[in-house]
Amino acid sequence: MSEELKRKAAEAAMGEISSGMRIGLGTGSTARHFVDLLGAEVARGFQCLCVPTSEATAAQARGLAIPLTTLEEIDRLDVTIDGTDEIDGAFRLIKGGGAALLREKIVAAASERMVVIADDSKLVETLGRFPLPIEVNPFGLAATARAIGEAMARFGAEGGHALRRKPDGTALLTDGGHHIIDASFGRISDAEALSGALLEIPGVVQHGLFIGLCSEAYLASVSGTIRLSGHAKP
Ligand SMILES: O=C(CO)[C@H](O)[C@H](O)COP(=O)(O)O
Repeated sequence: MSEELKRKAAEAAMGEISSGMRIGLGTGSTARHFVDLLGAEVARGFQCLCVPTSEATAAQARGLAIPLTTLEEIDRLDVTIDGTDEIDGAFRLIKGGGAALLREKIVAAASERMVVIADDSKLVETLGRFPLPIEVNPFGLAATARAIGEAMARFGAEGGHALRRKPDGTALLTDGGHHIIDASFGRISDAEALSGALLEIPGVVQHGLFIGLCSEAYLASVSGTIRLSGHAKP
């Protein structure tokens, strides 16, 4: 059922794109449906130039003959379509469950609009039930982890933090060669302040709070897909 809902959200978001657009391609199981649908359109002659947010999405897009470029070759995109781990009523997101948050944020920030696609279980009243992914440089990992723990205590985190590992037990490496620390807050009462505090820690490369980036969302449920719109990009 869940895959069906992800597909429905991706189908609805196809209405956001038109031929000739430059499109950011998200990462994850929901974004994967969108890339599949886009590939089918490209096979029918749809013109686009896309920037993928991960090596996994790049490989999928290449397999579907979707034309790819980079942010070295073009500096702006018309729209990015991506999944999310959580979205709140102010269009703030937690992303990075698929470890692609850094490229996802760079691509979203280079886009005129970021459109989220998800099943409606991702809509939350308060962010934080999903552990916040924090991308960190491997150098000085223990010191960075300690500083993250201290910031979590200041922000009233209900849980701890853990280095994300692969199934074989080794530390996961992102496409950028960094690690991910998953921080269990329970609830994040001041996402803006937390964002600033985390970015002040030298070993933190980026975190999965997306604030002021998402402008629309398609949320699919058994009773249909709704389009939420509201946040105007600053
Ligand atoms: O942020 C992400 C990857 O870094 C994904 O968009 C997020 O984890 C949602 O994934 P899924 O669509 O598989 O639930």
